[in-house]
Parts: sequence; C-alpha cells; structure tokens
Amino acid sequence: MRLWWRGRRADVPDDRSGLVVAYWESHDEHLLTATLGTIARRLPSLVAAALRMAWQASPRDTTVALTGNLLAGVFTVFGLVATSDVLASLLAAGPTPERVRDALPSLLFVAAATGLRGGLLAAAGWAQARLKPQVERLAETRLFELTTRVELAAFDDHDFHNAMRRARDSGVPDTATVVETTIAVVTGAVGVLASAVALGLLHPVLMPLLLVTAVPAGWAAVRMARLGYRAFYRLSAARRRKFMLSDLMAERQPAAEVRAFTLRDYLLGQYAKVADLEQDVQLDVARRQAATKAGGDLLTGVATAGVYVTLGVLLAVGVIPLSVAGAAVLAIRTGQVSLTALVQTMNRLYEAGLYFGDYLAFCDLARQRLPASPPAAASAPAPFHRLDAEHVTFTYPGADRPALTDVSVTLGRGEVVALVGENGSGKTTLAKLLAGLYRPQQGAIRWDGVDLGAFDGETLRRSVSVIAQDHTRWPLTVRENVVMGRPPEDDRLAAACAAAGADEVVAGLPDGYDALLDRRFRGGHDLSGGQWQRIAVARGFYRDAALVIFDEPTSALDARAEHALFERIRGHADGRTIVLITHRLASVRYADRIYVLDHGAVAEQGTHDELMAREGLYADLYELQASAYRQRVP
Ligand SMILES: Nc1ncnc2c1ncn2[C@@H]1O[C@H](COP(=O)(O)OP(=O)(O)OP(=O)(O)O)[C@@H](O)[C@H]1O
Repeated sequence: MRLWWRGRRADVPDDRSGLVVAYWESHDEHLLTATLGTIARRLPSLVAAALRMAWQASPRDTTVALTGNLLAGVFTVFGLVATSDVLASLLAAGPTPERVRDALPSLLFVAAATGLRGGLLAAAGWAQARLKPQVERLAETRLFELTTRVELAAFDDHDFHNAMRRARDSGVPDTATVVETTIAVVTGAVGVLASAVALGLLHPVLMPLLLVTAVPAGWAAVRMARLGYRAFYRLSAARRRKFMLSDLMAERQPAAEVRAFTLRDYLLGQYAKVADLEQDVQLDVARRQAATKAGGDLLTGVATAGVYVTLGVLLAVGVIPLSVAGAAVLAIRTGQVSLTALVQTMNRLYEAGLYFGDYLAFCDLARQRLPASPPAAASAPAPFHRLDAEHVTFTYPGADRPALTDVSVTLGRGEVVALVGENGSGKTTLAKLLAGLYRPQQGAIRWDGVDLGAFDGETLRRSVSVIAQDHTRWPLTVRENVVMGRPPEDDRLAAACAAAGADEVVAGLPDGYDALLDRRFRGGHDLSGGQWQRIAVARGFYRDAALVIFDEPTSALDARAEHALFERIRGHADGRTIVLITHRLASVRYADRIYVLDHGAVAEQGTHDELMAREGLYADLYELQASAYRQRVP
C-alpha cells in the first residue's frame, strides 16, 4: 500500500508526515506497476474477449461489420493500384485525347472500386451501430446476474465494492466501446495495410516508408491512455466517496437530517476535499498528456518530412517513374489518414480495454464469490421438523473478532422462538445464518439434520422469509412491495396485509394496492415508519415459507399496533416457525422458547417463566423494562 496526495506526481509516494490519511486517499497499487509491455500484451486477449462478446450479442452484425470492413480494404488496394495506371496513361507521351481514352478503363475501375468500398463501409457501419446497444445490454445483464447472486458476505468487502464500482461506472459502457473500437481498429488496420500493399505493388522500397510515420503517434497514444487510466484507478475510491456525499446532499431521504443537524457546511467541506483531490489529479494528468501528445506530433511531423524527402530522392535518381511517385503520394496520404484513424482508435481501444479489463476482472472476482453449489444440490427443502444451529461460529469478513461464538439453538416446526439480548449481541447475525444468507466458518445449520450447504441456495431462500430490521423501502407499488416477485394472488395479498395490519394503510391510499410508494415520482406516496413496517411484515406473511424471521418488526409501531401484531404473528403461524427478534421483552412472554444472546454467545435459554425463575440476564432486562412502566411521576 502506498500513499499519495494531491498536487504531487501521481506516482510519487508521499509520507505526508503529521497528516492523517483518509481511507479514500489510499489504495493498493499493484495493478499500476504494470509496464507498457505487459499492458500491450493484454490487448490481444481483450480484443478476443470483446469479439467473443460481440459474437454472443449478435453473430450476424459482427460478421457484417468485420467482413464489410475487410472487403472495403481490398477495394482500397484495387483503387490505389488502378490510380497508378490512370496516372501512367495520363503522363505517357502522345496526344491528350488518346491519353485520356487510354486512362478511361482504369478510371472506371477506380470509380467502381470507390463506389463498392463506400457501400461496404456503409453496411459495416450500420451493423456496428446495431451491435453497440446489444453488447452494452449483454455486459450489463451479465454484471447484474453476478451482483445479485454473489454471497452476501461479498458486500461487506470494500475491495469488492471498489471493483464493482469501477466495473459499473466505466467497465460496462466501455465494453461496447471496446467492441466498437476493435472493429474500427480492424478497419484502420485494413486501410493501412491496403495502402502498404498498394505501395509495395508500386515499388517494394515504398512500403516501409509509411510505417515509419506510425511509430511516434503510436507511442504517444499508448502513453496518454495509460496516464488517463492511472488517474482513474487512483481516484476510484475517492469517486465512491464523492458519489456517497452527493447522494447525502441531493437525495430526499437524508435531506431532513442534513438541515436538522446543520450538516451543510460539513458535507460541502468534505465534498470540496474530494473534489480538490480529483481536480488536482486530473489537471496533473492533463498536463502530462498534453506534453506527451506534443512530443508525439513533433516526431510524426519529422517522420513524415523524412518520407517525402526519401520519395523525392527515389524520383531524382530514377528508381521510380513520375506516375508511380504520384500514385505513391496518394497511397501515402490515404495510408496516413487510415494510420491517424488507426492510432486514434488504438488509443481508444487501449484506454477502453483497460476499463473493460476491470469489467472482466470484476466478473471473475464475482464468479469466485458465488455461493458454492453442492455437487448434488437438493431442491427446495420441505417444511422442517427441526432447524438446528450447532456450535456455530461466525466472523464477518475483515472483522477482528467473531460476531457469534459456539452458538447452538433449536427451532421446532410451528414454534415461535425469540432471540433477545443487548445491542450488538449477535441476534441479527444468527437470524441471517439461520436463513442461509451467511455461512458459518465453524459448526453447521441443519434443516432436519441436513446441512444448509447441501441445498440449492435459491430454493432454500424460497422456504425462508426474512423481514430485516433495516428492511428496504422499495420504490414500487404496495402490491409489488408485498408480493416481492412472487406470483400475485389477490386473496393472499389481502390476507397478508390484514395479518400485518397493513390493510388499514392500503385503505388510506387513493390507489390502494397500486399506490406507488415513492414521492420522487409523480403520484407517489410516502408512508410513516410504522406504516412501512406493516408493509414489510405483510411481505413475511405473503411468502409461503417454512421459516419466517421477524427482526424487530414492531420497533416503529405504536403500543396498540404492536400488541395486535404479536397476536397476529402467533395466530398466523399456521405450522410455520417464527423467529422473533425484539427488545420489547413483554412481547416475547408467550414465545415457546427464548434465547438470550450476550456478546455473541447464548447466555440463557428457556421459556419466560423459566428465565425469570433463573434471575439471570433476561430477568434483569425484563425487570428493568417493567420497572420503567411501573414508575410513577411524583
Ligand atoms: N456487516 C457486518 N460487518 C462486520 N461486522 C458486523 C456486520 N454486521 C454486524 N456486525 C457486528 O457483529 C456484531 C453483532 O451484530 P448484530 O447486528 O448481529 O447484533 P444485534 O444483536 O442484532 O444488535 P441490535 O440489537 O443492535 O440490532 C456487532 O458487533 C456488529 O458490530
């Protein structure tokens, strides 16, 4: 890990003695140490990956785009060679009308070759234009197929986030650019090759002259692209922070707290810091890119002058006739136009290829984080008789101590089991493990004796319903918020909403179940915290799951609604097992079993009466809450 700071050469380490380095100012640099050679060697595989992607997006458009450009190149050669014949006829001795007549067949050939070339390029261009959106869509779909399947723990990993941000921000759009520029590079290369072949046919000594002009421009393009990429890579963590700050300053949800806590100056100050950093790095890169370009242009000019001087010498010493020299000038000009285009597109390909490389790297990384499917995954587990956590230990990625240590709990079919304990004691973590969202590092979660790892993850999760403490307020309609991708059934929807007390919420909305729950859209509605909580609970009831986990489902409910909800939860269990996490101990009195967690371990377990008789942690917490209600104001 190296540190760096704005205003300095981006690749010079800086100890910044005495200053605290923010986490978004530091990053791993191993990728940036790649040499030009390494990166150049990467290009062919990137091009191959891009062409593979283009082929998968549309074989027909890829074929038309490639063959159209290749054939157009062939007609360029024909046209240039025929031009030499035209010049030879026109510059020959004899009366002008005769010379023109002699040149006529070659002239017609030049016209036909030019027309055909134009037609082919137009067809190829149309195919290329069609290819772009198809490739973009394919790249994006693949990315989201992975991000929605990777294990949940990946989202606790900052490296994964950084890689995902780079892949989403630039990788996806640049995938289409790589495909587009790959084809453009083929076009440019064919154009240059056509001119080189035409020059070779005119006289073998002329061919290398064209290539001399390519070297400086190519060097400059590659160096400029690399400088740009280095800046992008270095800034990716800072950009994530900038996006986060801009969301805090311009999104609806934090808007009230930004004002209430007078956070404006603080946020703007933080934003200015990141923006300064970004600007300084960008200016530094722009300066170095401009110097590189100027150097490249100067050298290209010198090389071009050298080419024309050589041509003049060849003409003067009689190595080539005037007609060949004329056609050679034309071929060199054509070749240089193609060469400039080739260098420019190579530059873009190289640059986009680096971002596309990020996209490919992220896809590989995400594939490694896909949950391992067992060799013979059993499909949807039938409702269980027992669900056991056996000596489970779990540590979050990057955390220095376990969130759960040697935890064992048992849930019987149709039971209401409560998890209680102080903040951070591990209740939510245990619930997520029971739901199969995280895998324990030690111990096992067994569904009727079968380790959860033996089940197919998707089908397992269909048998479990988790109403998270920080449940998502989906910007969708009420119906979609409850049904959550399952087939919509009106009777079931109404029953789930009634069980959760969400029917009253729906009755108050003008569009009922079709009301859109997001004020940022026209006609959207907002709900109170408690109303949202009822909608979230209705989600839990709607799913036909063997295990339903309610993580603090009543924290935002008023006392009456809370009491009613617990009654309903008990009444609607219907053979389902309910795991209830709550701090309101009066609500868990009637649970079949209560587990008391303390610092990631089960401290006590039993029924309310058993735990009260024990006079341990549960009894203390219960008494504390009860006494708060008993206290009278003097
Ligand atoms: N994604 C995460 N990455 C790292 N550590 C985490 C993560 N989520 C929770 N923890 C840590 O794991 C421990 C248990 O957290 P957990 O959310 O399970 O507690 P809890 O009992 O549900 O708390 P609360 O009552 O406040 O909801 C805490 O120390 C917490 O800081």
